[in-house]
Amino acid sequence: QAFSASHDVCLWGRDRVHLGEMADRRENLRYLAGVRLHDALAIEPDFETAAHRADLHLVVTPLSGLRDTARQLHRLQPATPLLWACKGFEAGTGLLPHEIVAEELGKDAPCGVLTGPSFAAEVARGLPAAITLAAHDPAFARHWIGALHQPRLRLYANTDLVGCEIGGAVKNVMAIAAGVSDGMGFGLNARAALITRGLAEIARLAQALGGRAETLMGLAGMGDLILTCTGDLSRNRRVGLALAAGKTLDDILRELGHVAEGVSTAREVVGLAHRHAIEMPICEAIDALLHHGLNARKAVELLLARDPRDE
Ligand SMILES: NC(=O)c1ccc[n+]([C@@H]2O[C@H](COP(=O)([O-])OP(=O)(O)OC[C@H]3O[C@@H](n4cnc5c(N)ncnc54)[C@H](O)[C@@H]3O)[C@@H](O)[C@H]2O)c1
Ligand SMILES: O=P(O)(O)OC[C@H](O)CO
Repeated sequence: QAFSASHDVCLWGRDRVHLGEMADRRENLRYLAGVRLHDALAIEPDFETAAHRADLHLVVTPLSGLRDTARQLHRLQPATPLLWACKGFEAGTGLLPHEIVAEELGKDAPCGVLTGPSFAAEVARGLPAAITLAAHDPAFARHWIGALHQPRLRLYANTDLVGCEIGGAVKNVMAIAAGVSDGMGFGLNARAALITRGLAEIARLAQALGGRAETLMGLAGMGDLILTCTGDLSRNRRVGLALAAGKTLDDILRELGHVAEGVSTAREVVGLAHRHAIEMPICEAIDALLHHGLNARKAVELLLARDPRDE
């Protein structure tokens, strides 16, 4: 009941049993235990009914579900605006979320991304947060900010989708790195260095792909990077902590029970960095650790052994 009911919100999910349990208990025990669902939240197990009811579609699946969900929504309601909260690069294609949506809906579709520092567990409890709504069309961003902005969930507009989405994607890889560093006891100085050099890597990639450097100084860049690298609510950071403790990735992901987008994003970021000849040593070390058998200590040693360079 943290927020006032200024909108009728209808929640659809693919697991009917889970939806039924939420409707009965008015609580999402699996993902948000302890938070009472707002009385005005309708729970709808039928996808078509939910899609037809809405003036705005908001997709909050893992990134791997965005393409299919956007396609189905567009087939049913082609004119309904779409927002998404998914962060990452599509596995295999290396596409950002807005590029996936453009392929499915066309490049002039009314759409945008919600991103920035926002642990769901805190937002759901009504704790204050500030995030970014980025869309190519500034009038679209202003309109939906007007509808969604609240004192406890402040929305800021941006038109730099590339910068905002790269910030949201690559911070997850950096959070795994920060978890590894903290888990190995390297201390606060090392973590501050990782965050700062991580931001430099993120900005290099964003600029190479057409994003603006200043976007990375804002909520979708530095804001989300700081949150995810330092906050133990982060699933990506927890993956790093568990790797440092010697667990295998398969075991970690099984126990986590949630998506940790940095795991697949690391592979795509390294591919993009190679294609664009950009140095991204932290992402390369994390990709090698996650996907190529490098152990955590060796990954950190490789980063520390790099030649000196200008900042
Ligand atoms: N949890 C957060 O604090 C948070 C905050 C901001 C952004 N995000 C981003 O939002 C996205 C979702 O994160 P989450 O925390 O909700 O993940 P989660 O793993 O906790 O939950 C994902 C939900 O999506 C469902 N799902 C998975 N694949 C699906 C598909 N193909 N079609 C339909 N439903 C599917 C799952 O059943 C589950 O209910 C991620 O990209 C994440 O980076 C998460
Ligand atoms: O739990 P994480 O690491 O997926 O982070 C969640 C959000 O992206 C934080 O803004």
